[in-house]
Amino acid sequence: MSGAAVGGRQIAPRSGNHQRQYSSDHFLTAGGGKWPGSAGLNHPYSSILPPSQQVEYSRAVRDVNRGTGGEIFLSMEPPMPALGSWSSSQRRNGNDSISAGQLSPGILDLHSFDTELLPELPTPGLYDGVQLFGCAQGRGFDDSDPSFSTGKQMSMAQFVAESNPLRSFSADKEKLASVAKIKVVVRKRPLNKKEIAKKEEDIITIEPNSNSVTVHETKLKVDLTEYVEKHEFVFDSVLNEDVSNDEVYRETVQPIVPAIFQRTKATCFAYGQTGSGKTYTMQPLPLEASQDILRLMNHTYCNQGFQLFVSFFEIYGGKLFDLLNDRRKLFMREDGKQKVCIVGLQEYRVSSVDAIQELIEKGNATRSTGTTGANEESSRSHAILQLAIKKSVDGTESKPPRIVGKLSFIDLAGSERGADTTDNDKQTRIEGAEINKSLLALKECIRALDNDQVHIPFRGSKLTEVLRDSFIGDSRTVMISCISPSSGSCEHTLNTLRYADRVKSLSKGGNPRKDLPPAMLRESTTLPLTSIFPPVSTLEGSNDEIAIEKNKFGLSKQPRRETSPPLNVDCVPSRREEVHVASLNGDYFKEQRSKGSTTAEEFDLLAMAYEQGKPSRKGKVEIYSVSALEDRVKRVDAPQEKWKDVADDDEDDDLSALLQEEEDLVIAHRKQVEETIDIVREEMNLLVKADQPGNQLDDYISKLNAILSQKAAGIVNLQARLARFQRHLDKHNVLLSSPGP
Ligand SMILES: Nc1ncnc2c1ncn2[C@@H]1O[C@H](COP(=O)(O)OP(=O)(O)OP(=O)(O)O)[C@@H](O)[C@H]1O
Repeated sequence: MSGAAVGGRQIAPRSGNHQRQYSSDHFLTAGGGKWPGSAGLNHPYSSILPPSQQVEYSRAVRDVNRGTGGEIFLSMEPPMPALGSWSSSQRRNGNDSISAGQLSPGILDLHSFDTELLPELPTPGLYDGVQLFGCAQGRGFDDSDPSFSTGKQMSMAQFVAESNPLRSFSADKEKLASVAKIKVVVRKRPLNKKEIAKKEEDIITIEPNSNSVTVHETKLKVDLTEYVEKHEFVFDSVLNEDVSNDEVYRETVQPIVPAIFQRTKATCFAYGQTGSGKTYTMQPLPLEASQDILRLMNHTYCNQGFQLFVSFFEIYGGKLFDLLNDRRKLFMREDGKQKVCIVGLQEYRVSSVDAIQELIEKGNATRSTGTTGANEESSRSHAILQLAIKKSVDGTESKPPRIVGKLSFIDLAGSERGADTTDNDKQTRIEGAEINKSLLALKECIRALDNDQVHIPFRGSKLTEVLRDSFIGDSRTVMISCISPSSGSCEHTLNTLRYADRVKSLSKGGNPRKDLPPAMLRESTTLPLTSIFPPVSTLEGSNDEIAIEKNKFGLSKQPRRETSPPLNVDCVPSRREEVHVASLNGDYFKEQRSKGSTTAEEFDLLAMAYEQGKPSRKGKVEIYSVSALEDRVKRVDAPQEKWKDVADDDEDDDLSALLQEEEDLVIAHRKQVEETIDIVREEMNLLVKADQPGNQLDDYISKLNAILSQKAAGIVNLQARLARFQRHLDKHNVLLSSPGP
C-alpha cells in the first residue's frame, strides 16, 4: 500500500517496508517479541492464541499482507460496500463472520444511540454462574460455537478452564457498579538492548505487591555533585516488566467487559512516550475482550439478539481516517442535537475471534507513522478501535440494531510528540500542537467525567469530540500509562506519571495519595493557587460590580465570596535551588526591538510583561482559577438551563483554550526553572575559572554577558506568556482585579 499524503506530508503506512523498525531494540525478557507486522509467533497476540490459532493467524496475516486470495478488504464505497472474497480462515471454517449485508451503513451515528439505548436487559439469572457455561435460554454448551472458530475441539473441562476468568462475570450487577469509574494503571516495560548497550540504568522501582512506583532521578547539585531525587507515585495498579499481556488484560479491561452488556460505554487508552510500549500493550486487548464478549454473547446471552461490530479509525493531524477502508478520509458531523456522526466509517459485524483479528491486523498495518527526532519511526496518530454491542429492536433483522454498549481502545500518539511545537518543520509543529491539544483535552474530559461535571470539555479536540458518547452516561475509563525504565527517558517518564497523576488526583473517585505519609507526596504535591493568592473572601475591597452582568461563558456575574477551588500548579520539587534574578529594566525591550529580534506583537507583550512585573499600585489581586470557572459554569447552569445551549459552544471552546494555556504555562514555568538551574551551574563554573590564575578577562566578560542575556530572555519569555494568560483570564472574567487598600 502506498503512503497517503496528509497535509502536504507523505505518510507511510505501517506496512511492508514502512513498518516500524526496532532492529536493535529487541527485548531481553521472555515473551518480549519483536513487533509489528511480521506475523511471527512473537506477536503480542500470540500469547493469547492456542498453537493451532497461531498458525492460522500467521496464514491470515500473510493473506492480508499479500492482498490476494483471502483478501476481504476491498476498497468500498459507502454506504453499502461490496465485499470481496473471504479470508482463508473464513473459507476453511465456512464461517460467515463478516458479510456484506452485515456491514453498517456508511454513516455511523456514534451518538444517537445514546438516547435510544435499549431497555434494561432481562435480568433473571443474568450473572448466574451456571449460565456462563450454557445458554440462558436453555441452549446447552456447543463446541461448534463460532466464537471458537479455530477448528479446535474443546472439551467441557477445557472450556470451563478457559472460562475461568469469566467466573468474575458471575458477580451480580452491584459488583459491576463497584468497578471504578476511572482506573489508572502504570505498566513498566523492560530495558531494551539499545538501552543496555548505552549503559542506561533502570531507574524505576516497583515494590512487589504494591501500587506505588518510584522514579530515581539523578541530579546535580550546584556544586556539581550528584544526588538522586526520588519521585514516588501511587496508582490503582502498577505492573512491572514481568507482567504479561494476559495479566494486563485481566487487570484492566476484563472487569469492565460485562458492563458493556449493561449499557455502559467503556474506554481504555494507553498513554506514554514513543517506544514505551503503548502499542505492545494495546494490541492484544481488543482481541482478548472480543473473545470474552463472544463467549458471553454465545453462552450467557445466547439467543438474545446481541451482535458485535468492529470499527477502526485514526486521528492524524486533526483529521479522521478509516483504517478498515484504505485510510479513506472520514468526516465528523454534528446534527442539530449535537450528536456526533462519523460519515463513511465502516463498521463490520463479526462473530469470530479470527475475523476480529484480521480486521485488527488490517487496521494496524494501515496506521500512520512518521519520522521523529527521537525514533526512526513512531506513531503520530491516535488509533481508535471500537467494539460495539448492538441488539435488534424486535428480534428481527428488519430494523437496524441499536447500540447497547461500546468498548473503545485508544492507542494514543507518543506523548512527547505534543512537545514538537518548536520543531522546524511546519507540519510537525501542527501535528505536535494537535497531539498536545488532544492529550490535554482527554485528561480534562476524564477529570470532568469523574467529578460528574455538567460541562465536559469534549470540544477541546477531535479525539474527545469523537469519544463524546463515551463520556456521557454510564461510562468507565481505564488509562494505562506506559513507561520506559531507562535513565535516558527519565524526563518523559516523569511527564507520563504526572499526566496520569493529574488524571487521577483531582477525581472524586478517590485519590490514592491521600493515604500516604507526607514524605511520599513530594512529587505530586500540588500547590493551590489560593495559597499564593488569598481566597476571595479574605480579600479586601473585592470588586463586586465586575461580577454582576453575564459574561461570555454565560456566567451570571453575581458577587461571590466563597473560596475559589485551587488552580493546580505542580510544585517545583523542593530540593531544587531557588534562583532570584534581578529585575529587568524597560530598556531591554527597546533594545530587543531595535535589534529586530522581537516582532511588534512580541514587543508589546514583552513590554506588558515588564509592566506587570512592576509592583502593582493596587497591591492585591483576586484570582478565579480555571477550575473555579468550571465550577461557576456548572452552578450557574443549573437554574439557567434555557440559555445553556446558546452559550455551550463558546464556553467549551474558550474553556479548552484556557485549560490548554494553563497547562502550557505550567510546562513553560517548569522548563524555565530547569534552564535557570543549568545557567546557575554555568555561572558557578565560570566563577571557578575566574578564580584560577591566568584567567582571560575577555573570555569571562563575554561569557558572563551571554549567560545574563540567556537568563533575562528566559524570564521575559515566561513573563510574556504569563501576561498573555492573564489577559485571557481577564477577558473572560476569570481573573478579577480588586482595588488595593
Ligand atoms: N512490556 C513489554 N515487554 C516486552 N517488550 C515490550 C514491552 N513493551 C514494549 N515492548 C517492545 O518495545 C518496542 C516499542 O513498543 P511499542 O511499539 O509498543 O511502543 P509505543 O509506545 O507504541 O511507541 P509509538 O508511540 O512510537 O507507537 C516494541 O519492539 C515492543 O515489542
